Amino acid sequence: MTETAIEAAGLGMRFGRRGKPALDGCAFRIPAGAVCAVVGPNGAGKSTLLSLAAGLARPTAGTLTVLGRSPAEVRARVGYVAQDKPLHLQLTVAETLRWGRELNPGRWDDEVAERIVAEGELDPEAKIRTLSGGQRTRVALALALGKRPELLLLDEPMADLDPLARHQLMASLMADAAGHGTTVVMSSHVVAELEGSCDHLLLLGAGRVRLAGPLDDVLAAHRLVTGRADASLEPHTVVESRTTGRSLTALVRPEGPLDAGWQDTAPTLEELVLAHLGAPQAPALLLDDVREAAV
Ligand SMILES: Nc1ncnc2c1ncn2[C@@H]1O[C@H](COP(=O)(O)OP(=O)(O)OP(=O)(O)O)[C@@H](O)[C@H]1O
Repeated sequence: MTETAIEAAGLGMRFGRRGKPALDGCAFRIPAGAVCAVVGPNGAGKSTLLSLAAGLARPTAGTLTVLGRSPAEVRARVGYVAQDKPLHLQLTVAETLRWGRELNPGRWDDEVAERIVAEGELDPEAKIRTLSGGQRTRVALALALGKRPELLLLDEPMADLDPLARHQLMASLMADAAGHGTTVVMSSHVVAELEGSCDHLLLLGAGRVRLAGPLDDVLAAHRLVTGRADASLEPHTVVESRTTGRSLTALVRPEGPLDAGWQDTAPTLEELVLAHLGAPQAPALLLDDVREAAV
């Protein structure tokens, strides 16, 4: 078995006594070196999961191990960019990077931090409070990468970047992660930006794991089929289906060969995610080698 970056068993998180838990009975394993997309609708528990992995809070049920230890024990080896990207507003860009270097003695990588900032043409003497949202994101990413983490946790990192900056920063990030064998776990609503860079998938819905495993395996377990609306899809598992006139399109998990009447193609990541977002009751598929049921 490959080494494990993050492993959850029966993981639950409840804020307060009332209401639904933010995470409930989650079991999954993300291998070391993976680039894992964490997707799911608003309120699914993505940020909660990332903040638990960053050691900022403790789960109220189950276990979560990061790099084989409790999250709080490995904080120095983990980079985390939260959704709101907290930075000291009164510091300049250069002072922020110096602060990163002082906080991470023996680990800090000046070259990568300065390159990320330089690629955005940021003035090192500019105060953080004068930067745009996207420019602050760049500084937060430079801080997280400069720490030279073994695991990088990114909560919707690209949300406020323009398309070109997003494309360029993503490419930089992925090249750096691949070069250093960094595990990246990244939540995003922009599935298109994950396509081509992720090799592992974790789809959450209402605090539970709906899909988990190597992306190729998860994709290969599904087919997008089109056929006559009155044809049967038995015995296959139908994740989501739509009827337009006499024709039916469905995302299915085949339980054997499909009848010749169906035309089928491999779904893209976006088609897979959209279908699951539209079908929150679809049965979960857990292809990580965790034995514990998450449903
Ligand atoms: N500090 C908190 N106190 C109380 N409830 C919280 C807290 N943080 C999150 N929650 C609740 O936990 C659930 C999961 O929230 P979370 O932010 O993890 O979802 P998310 O998948 O990241 O959503 P989004 O896509 O909107 O960012 C939501 O119902 C949210 O209201």
